[in-house]
Amino acid sequence: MAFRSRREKLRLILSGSACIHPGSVYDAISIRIAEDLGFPLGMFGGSVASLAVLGDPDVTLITLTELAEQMRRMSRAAVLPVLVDADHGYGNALNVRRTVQELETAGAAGLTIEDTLLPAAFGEAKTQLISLEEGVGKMKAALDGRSDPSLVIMGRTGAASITSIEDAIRRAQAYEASGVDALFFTGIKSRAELEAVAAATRLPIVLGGAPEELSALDYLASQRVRIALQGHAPIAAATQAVYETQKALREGAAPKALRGLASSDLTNRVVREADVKARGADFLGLKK
Ligand SMILES: O=C([O-])CC(=O)C(=O)O
Ligand SMILES: [Mg+2]
Repeated sequence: MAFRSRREKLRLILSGSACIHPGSVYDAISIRIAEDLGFPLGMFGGSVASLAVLGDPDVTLITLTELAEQMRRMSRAAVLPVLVDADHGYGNALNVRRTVQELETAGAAGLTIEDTLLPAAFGEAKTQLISLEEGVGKMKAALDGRSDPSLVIMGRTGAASITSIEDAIRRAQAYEASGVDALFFTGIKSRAELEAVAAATRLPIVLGGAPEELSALDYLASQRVRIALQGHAPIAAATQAVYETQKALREGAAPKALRGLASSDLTNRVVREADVKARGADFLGLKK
């Protein structure tokens, strides 16, 4: 299986004793940069998928086909293992099963299925949760959809910030019992909450965003947190850079006067120029 070694690397992170920060990735360039900088894992968030593919906010307008295609582009561009935020699995449990098949084929190392009701329900400004029973059905369908057993499937709950920490624990225990490989929590606000979650469960924990109190990696590792997300600053930085550059040009700046552009060294590294040159020599009769 071509992607197995990527998945084994993610499994090693989960079975290890350290907590790591993944690099936020969303396209071929960002994954290559994250890989070159030595990140052990890429995180492909649903929010950045929506931004990169549609230029939209995170309101579940992106389709499974679009998400999987973007993942496929990243899988081609780099070998860095990627954890994909597969949102609610793009429908009911049957859609979840299909989502797992598509993301597995696209080369994801792992994916999360969450228990929020998406897209947002009519007339509801606040995020809702699906029932625990429906959540468990989604986890079971996700596991059933996997054909490479090394693909990592995580159960994700947003209950901590929607209902209560007790509900988050109840859901996490049920997802754990369904056989998922790890538990992903959003909305955990304090050490006391994390400690309650860690004491009540056994699987490796992933934290999607956390307050200052939950930022020390050693402490997080002691509570079985193996992956701690840090948001998606790279795409925000890229947006700012494109804005500044287009604004300067629009206002008449000369291209040579622009600041903050990638050097040719960096661009050459990102496009794997040396490899392309070597292939030109090998296959096109060009000079090395
Ligand atoms: O998974 C993450 O990185 C957090 C999240 O839900 C998103 O960005 O859509
Ligand atoms: Mg998301």
